[in-house]
Amino acid sequence: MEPLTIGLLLSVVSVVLYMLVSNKHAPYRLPPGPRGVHSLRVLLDAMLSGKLHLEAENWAKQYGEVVLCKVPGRNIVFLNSSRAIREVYSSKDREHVTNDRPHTFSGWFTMHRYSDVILGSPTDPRWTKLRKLFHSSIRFYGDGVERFESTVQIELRRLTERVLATETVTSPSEHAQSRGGIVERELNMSDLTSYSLLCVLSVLLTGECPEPDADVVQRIKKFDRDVNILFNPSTDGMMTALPFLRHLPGYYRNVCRNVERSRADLMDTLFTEAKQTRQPGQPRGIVDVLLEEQDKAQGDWLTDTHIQCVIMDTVITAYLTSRETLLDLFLYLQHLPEVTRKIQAEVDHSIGDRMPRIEDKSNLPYTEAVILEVLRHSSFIPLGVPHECREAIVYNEMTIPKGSLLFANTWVCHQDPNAFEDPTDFRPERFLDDSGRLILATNPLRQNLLSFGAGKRACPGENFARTRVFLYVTTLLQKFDILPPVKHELLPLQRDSWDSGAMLHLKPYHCVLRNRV
Ligand code: HEM
Repeated sequence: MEPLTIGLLLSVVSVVLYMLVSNKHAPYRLPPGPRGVHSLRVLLDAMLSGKLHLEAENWAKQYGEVVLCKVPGRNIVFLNSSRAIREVYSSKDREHVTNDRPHTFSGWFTMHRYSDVILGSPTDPRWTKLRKLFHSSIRFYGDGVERFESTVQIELRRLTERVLATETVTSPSEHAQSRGGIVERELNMSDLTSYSLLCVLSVLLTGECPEPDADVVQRIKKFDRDVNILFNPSTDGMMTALPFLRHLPGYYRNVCRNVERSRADLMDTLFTEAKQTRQPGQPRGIVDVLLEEQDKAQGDWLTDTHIQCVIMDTVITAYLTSRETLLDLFLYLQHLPEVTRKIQAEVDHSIGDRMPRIEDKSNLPYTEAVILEVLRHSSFIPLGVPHECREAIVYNEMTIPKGSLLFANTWVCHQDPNAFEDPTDFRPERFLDDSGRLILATNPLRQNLLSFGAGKRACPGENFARTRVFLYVTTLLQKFDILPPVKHELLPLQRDSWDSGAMLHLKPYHCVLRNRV
């Protein structure tokens, strides 16, 4: 054979071989989704109104399980089924590239260039250590630890006393009335819950329970409010795209200045004071535990900035999320008195008059199921916390391009009739088996519930959060009926009417707490 023919043949074979091999990585189609200028405008409107989750719901209906929205310089991908979220975030061949966080203005600005756990990146070697430290500091007071239980119990006793004393604290003619010998009072549930959770948070962090007018209470509330504004996807999205806005007079500069100020005030109280007054070897709370770790690390990696960022993470996660879960739950109970009665029946039967304890959880499966159903039905973190895809991945014959922003659309997944029968119904029983026991976390139905995320970045505070909510609900329902307000408006259960910020939240509301007889 002629050398030229041999050369040609070899070239053809090489090309064919290359095509065969490279076919494995052939560029599959992009996920479907809105394209063009119009969709860009819709996306911008949705972000500005803080209702991105509602637009993402429309797109899920239109385009299906995975939706890609193209914006200049960025692909935004919505994962609209539990299967897609699990496969993308936690399957062995994808998890190493899908668990980064995107670089956002709020993380850069608030968390000192992503020096925290929530917004930091696994590519930073210090992040893994920081995450481990966060886990161990939660365990310091965490689930099952007596100290955590007694901290919450002490606060719950105080909370109960505050409720019982309300008639003398507020104007009796306005808020307290006696009907047929049964004492009931109409209370601002949002204030009541906020202060109580702040007390627990403060004890966890510093070992001290503050008075309602203490500096630390006001400072945490202010930090919470300011951060919630900056972390709102619309503000954050705008600042990420146009970071110079922080220097121009106007709304965005004020938002940044407020966050800066409230962060400094918070750190004065929670960090600097703790550092000055601590006794090494005798940790009073999480801040001291972190400072002890800093001593051990001997300047190696754990800086003051890291500790301050972990404190901010704890404030954001341990206060905001639990408050929302409790307020959502108490609102559902006002609408669904039969659910209240069933929880009370369980409490009366298994606990009686003594203080509820963590170990009671296993004997109150219905109450546990109600907490799960509230998380499912409300989906108050509707798009999870965004991830970023470090490399292109293939899912279901679709390519999710490198650098895509990933949103776990639990707002849609939790209403998927293929995952949850009659999803719009509030039905805690779906999480119980035929014998009335709570189905295991490994049960396929529970696997569809993704309120705490999935994979490597899944929430490390799940047990902590659910346990605390359990103790609050059982203690309050042991003593009180929770009824709709008489003098104020009863908020509707319509989830899409809730306000959005860093997460969806209910407007402040009142309800009636009636002493049980
Ligand atoms: C009902 C209450 C809570 C809900 C619904 C919730 C939900 C979530 C979600 C959706 C994520 C993001 C998961 C992902 O990126 O895939 C997350 C992350 C996180 N949560 Fe929670 N959370 C709650 C309570 C808590 C509590 C009480 C703590 C701590 C005491 C906590 C600590 C964290 C941390 C540190 C992360 C970041 C983990 C990482 O990026 O690696 N959370 N949470």
